Amino acid sequence: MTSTFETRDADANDGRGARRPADLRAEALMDEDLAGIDGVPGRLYTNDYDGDQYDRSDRASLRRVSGLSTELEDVTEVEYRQLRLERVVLVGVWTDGTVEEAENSLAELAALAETAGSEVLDGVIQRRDKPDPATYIGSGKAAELREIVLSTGADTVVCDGELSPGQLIHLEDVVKVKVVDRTALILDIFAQHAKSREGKAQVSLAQMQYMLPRLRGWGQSLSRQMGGGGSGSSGGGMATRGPGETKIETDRRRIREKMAKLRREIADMKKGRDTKRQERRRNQVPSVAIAGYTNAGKSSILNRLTGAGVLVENALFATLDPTVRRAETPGGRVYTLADTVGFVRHLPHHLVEAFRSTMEEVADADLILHVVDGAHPEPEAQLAAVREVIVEVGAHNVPELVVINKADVADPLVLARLLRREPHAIAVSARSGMGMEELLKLIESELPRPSIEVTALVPYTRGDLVAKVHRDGEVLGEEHNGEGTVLRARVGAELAAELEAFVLEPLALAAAEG
Ligand SMILES: Nc1nc2c(ncn2[C@@H]2O[C@H](COP(=O)(O)OP(=O)(O)OP(=O)(O)O)[C@@H](O)[C@H]2O)c(=O)[nH]1
Ligand SMILES: [Mg+2]
Repeated sequence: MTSTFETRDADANDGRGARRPADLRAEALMDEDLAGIDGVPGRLYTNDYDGDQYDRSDRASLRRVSGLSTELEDVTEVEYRQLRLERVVLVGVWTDGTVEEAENSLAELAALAETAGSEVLDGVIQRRDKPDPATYIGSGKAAELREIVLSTGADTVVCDGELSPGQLIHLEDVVKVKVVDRTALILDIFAQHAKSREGKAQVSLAQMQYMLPRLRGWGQSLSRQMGGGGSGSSGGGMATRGPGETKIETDRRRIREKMAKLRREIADMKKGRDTKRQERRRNQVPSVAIAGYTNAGKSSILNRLTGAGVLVENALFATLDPTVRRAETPGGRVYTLADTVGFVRHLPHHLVEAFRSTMEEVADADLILHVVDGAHPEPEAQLAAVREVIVEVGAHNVPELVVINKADVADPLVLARLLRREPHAIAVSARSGMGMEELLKLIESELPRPSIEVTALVPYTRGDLVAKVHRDGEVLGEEHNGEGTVLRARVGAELAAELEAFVLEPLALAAAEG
C-alpha cells in the first residue's frame, strides 16, 4: 500500500499531500570508518583511534538489553523499559519552512531512531497548518499510516514532535501499534548513553517528568483495544475508570517520591562539582567549553587537542556526561577544556532543565568553542539552534569561537559561506588535523590574560615557583643571574601573593637588569 502514499499529492482528500523524504537513512551520519589520523606536529596528540574503542563496543553490546534497570524498579508500569524500538515508521507534520527543511528534520529523526537501535522502514511527512489536535496527522492520513504499518510490518510509529498524551492514545488507536514521539526517543537515547551517576539521575528525572502526565495513556492504550472507545468523547477525555485507577494513583505517587529523591541527589552531586569548579577558578585556570550540535565532532576535537580518550561515535548523543580535560597552549599556558552534551533541535525541555548543570560548564567558561559540522546540509540552522540554548543557559556573554569541523569532507563553497557569515570562525578537520594548530593559537589568544604584572627575582631553590608561573601565568621575560631567575610575568592574585616576597622594587629591578 506504500505506493498509494507516494503518489497521493493530487487526489489527497484534504488537498495536502504527504511526501516521502528522499534519504531517510541520513547517509551523512553513517560512515563507519573511524579516523586514520595523520601525524600532526607540535602539541597535538596523534593516536590511531579517535575515541575509547573498548568503551564503544562495550556500550554497543549492552544497549539492547532493556528491562534490567534497577533505577525505576518500583514503577513497573512505566513505559521506558518497554520502549523497544525495533522496526519503525516515521511521521512528521510539516507546518512551515521549505520541503528541504522538513525532510532534513525527518532525516534527523531517522538518525535518532537508528541511534536508539531501531530499523527505519519508512517515513512520511504531511503538510498541515498545524498538527491535528486529536491524532497529530489528519485522521485520513492516520488511516493511510495504518496501511503503511501493515505493509512494512512495523511495530512502532515515531512522530517528529512532542505529542500530547491524548494525541498519542488516539493515534495508537488508529495505527494499532505503539506510537512514540521525538521527545520519548531522545529520552530513550539519553537513557542508553548516560554513564555517570549524575547523568543517569538526570535522565531518570527527565523521563519521569515526561511520563507523569502520560502514565494512563501508554500503558493502557494497547491493551484496552477491545473495551475502549466508549468513554473517549473527545479532546483528551481519557476517563478510563475502573480497577486500574488505584494502581495509577499509586504509580503517580511513587514517581513523585522518586523524583523528589532524585532532585535531592542531583543537588548534592552538583555541589561537589561546583566545589571543583570553584577550585579551578581560584587557581585561575582559564576554562574553555566545547559546545555544538550533536555529532558535530566535539569529542573528536577534544581528543585532538588533549589526547583524551573520549567516546567518539557516529551516533547522536555519544557524549552525555561532562568531561573536563587539562590542555596546554603552544606557549605552555594551562587551561581546562570541557566537552558537553550535544544539542539537537527541539531538545525536550525536560532535558534542557536536566542538563542545565552540564551547561553550567558553558555558562562559566572563559571561551566557548562552538563546533559546527561543515558537511551538514544545514549548518546555519545548527548554529542557530545551539545559540538558542547558549542564551537559555545564560552563556551569551561568553566569547564564542566558531569551529567549522569536517572541513575534509565539507563543500568548499559552504565553508567559504560560513567563514564569510561568521567573522570569528575557523575551518578545521578533527580527522585530518587540518587547522588544528591555528585553532590552538586562536584559543591561546582568546584566553583571558592574568591581570597582575610582576617582576620578581626567584631564588634557584624555588624552581617550583618558577614552574608554577609558567603553568598558571603568562611569562613575558625570563633571565638568569647569579642569585636566581628574574621573571617578568602576568599572574593571578593568588600567584602574585606567593611571589610577593621576591618582587623586585623598581630600583633593584634597574640594578638587576643593568
Ligand atoms: N570526516 C570527518 N568526520 C569527523 C570529523 N570529526 C569528527 N568526525 C566524525 O563525526 C562523528 C561524530 O564525532 P564526535 O566527536 O563523536 O561528535 P560529538 O559532537 O562529540 O557528538 P555527540 O557527543 O554525539 O554530541 C564521528 O563518526 C567522527 O569520526 C572530521 O573532521 N571529518
Ligand atoms: Mg561527543
